[in-house]
Amino acid sequence: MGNQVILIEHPLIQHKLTLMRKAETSTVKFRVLLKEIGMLLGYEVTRDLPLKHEKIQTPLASMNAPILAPEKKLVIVSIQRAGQGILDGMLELMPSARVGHIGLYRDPKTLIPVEYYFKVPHDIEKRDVLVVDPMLATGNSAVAAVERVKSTNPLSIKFVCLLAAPEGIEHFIEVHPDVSIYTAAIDEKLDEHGYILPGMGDAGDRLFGTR
Ligand SMILES: O=P(O)(O)OC[C@H]1O[C@H](OP(=O)(O)OP(=O)(O)O)[C@H](O)[C@@H]1O
Ligand SMILES: O=c1cc[nH]c(=O)[nH]1
Ligand SMILES: [Mg+2]
Repeated sequence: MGNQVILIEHPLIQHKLTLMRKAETSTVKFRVLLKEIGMLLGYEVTRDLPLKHEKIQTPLASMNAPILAPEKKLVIVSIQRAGQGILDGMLELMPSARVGHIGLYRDPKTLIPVEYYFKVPHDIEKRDVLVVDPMLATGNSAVAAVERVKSTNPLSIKFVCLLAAPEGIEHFIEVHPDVSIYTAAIDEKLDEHGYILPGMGDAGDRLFGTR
């Protein structure tokens, strides 16, 4: 299956992303913006959900009306911690989506992700999955998270982020050519510590006010 990188250039997302990048943006604003963008990304990445028709009765007449076809709701898998921000927005839009969590942090020296938590719905095999994390830097975290989710055999997987570095995209595509990447921006490069440039800094720290 060919890989796809889908750039989401919606003006509302681009505007909010710029506000998030600014160094002076507070934790409170950063959190609100990430949730709003999460909602907008959720709207964009679900464009291809199949519909079926159901006979309904309006106050005036009956009609065949469209409803979502999948019997099983989507699963949104958040890469903790920063993925929580996108998850919150997506859940606002799709309140009955199921949720999985994968806890990962990058070792600051090696940039290798360390897993500390993994929990997904028991019937994930019958569901489509969105793996969400605002940052795709070296790609190590996204690659490991998708590998872990793949081991549970879901119907399909999409990876959704906010900012991607070219290096991370290349790495991800190499390991997971069957998983599409949805991102709102592709930045210039990584710095010597594996941070995205110009980027937005450490998304988890900015979201939760840690350092
Ligand atoms: O592509 P990579 O080089 O793997 O970097 C991206 C990862 O780094 C950040 O998490 P971090 O390790 O800072 O954990 P946190 O969310 O708990 O802060 C981010 O949210 C991604 O998960
Ligand atoms: O720029 C980066 C890279 C990895 N993780 C972040 O939060 N920011
Ligand atoms: Mg972090």
